[in-house]
Amino acid sequence: MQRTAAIRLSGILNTVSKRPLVSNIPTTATLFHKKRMSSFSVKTLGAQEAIELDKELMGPEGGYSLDQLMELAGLSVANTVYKVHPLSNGERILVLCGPGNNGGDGLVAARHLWHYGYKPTIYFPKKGKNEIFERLSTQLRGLGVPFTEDYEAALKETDHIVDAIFGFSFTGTTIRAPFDAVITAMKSSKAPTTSVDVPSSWDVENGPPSEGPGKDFQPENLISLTAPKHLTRHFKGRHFLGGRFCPPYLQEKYGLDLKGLYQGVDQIAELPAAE
Ligand SMILES: NC(=O)C1=CN([C@@H]2O[C@H](COP(=O)(O)OP(=O)(O)OC[C@H]3O[C@@H](n4cnc5c(N)ncnc54)[C@H](O)[C@@H]3O)[C@@H](O)[C@H]2O)[C@@H](O)CC1
Ligand SMILES: [K+]
Repeated sequence: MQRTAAIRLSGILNTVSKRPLVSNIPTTATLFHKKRMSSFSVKTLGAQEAIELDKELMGPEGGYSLDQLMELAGLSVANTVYKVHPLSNGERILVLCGPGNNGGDGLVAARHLWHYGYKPTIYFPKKGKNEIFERLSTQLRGLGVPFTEDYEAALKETDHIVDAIFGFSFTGTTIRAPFDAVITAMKSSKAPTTSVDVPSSWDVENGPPSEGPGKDFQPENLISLTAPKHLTRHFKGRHFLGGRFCPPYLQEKYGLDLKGLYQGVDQIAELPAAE
């Protein structure tokens, strides 16, 4: 079976409930945009493609640093939380961070969320090797953001969860400690969850596991970064795309066509559920 399922954006004008994508005045530009959006599709990527695209962005031709990409990814995550969980829904946000760059996105998001008026708490048991994680942690400590070791208590006392445990480099069917227990606890929490790039424990290509801690884990929201991965075909909640930095030559190389998707200064775009 070909693994390039596309997420059709037909009907997106109806599915974006909070804000119309176009103004009510039917100018030529808005009519063009309307036509464009009604036939829009975003290709999904496999695990290897996602890893390669990431490398190319940070390679000699891409020219990005990890700091830059993580900053933009984390900003997209924070903006998604702001959209799905406005401050009036409760200001306590628990950010569960894994040992890789997905965890780094969570740390960046926590800092932006603090500046938006939320009260983030971090659970970050294993720091990544890159010194960026230490710097991001220092920035958070400077804001007085707490780092907890008791994720079970924190899960009971939060209004929203950001799942930044694993991203597109998650492999295998067994989850190593301590994240196996964290995923079990996150799944049973009453607080709604926004997953970063990948619902943690899901296979990047095949989606939710049929057994283990991640069985039946369906977060309420997902923010895919740069491009949705194949797993999004199994995702049932609100789905956003962020990471507004992919240059046209890389979009073309990976079969992505993101032209016209992001509106104005938005860092995220809501996508309809996969067909
Ligand atoms: N191109 C993009 O769009 C960008 C991607 N970023 C983020 O980077 C993520 C990918 O980051 P990484 O490649 O660092 O990896 P991940 O953050 O996906 O996770 C890798 C870590 O998880 C561990 N791990 C993998 N499988 C495991 C298992 N079964 N049990 C326990 N631990 C396991 C690995 O040992 C490694 O420490 C993306 O998903 C995204 O969130 C951003 O930071 C930058 C921009
Ligand atoms: K995640």
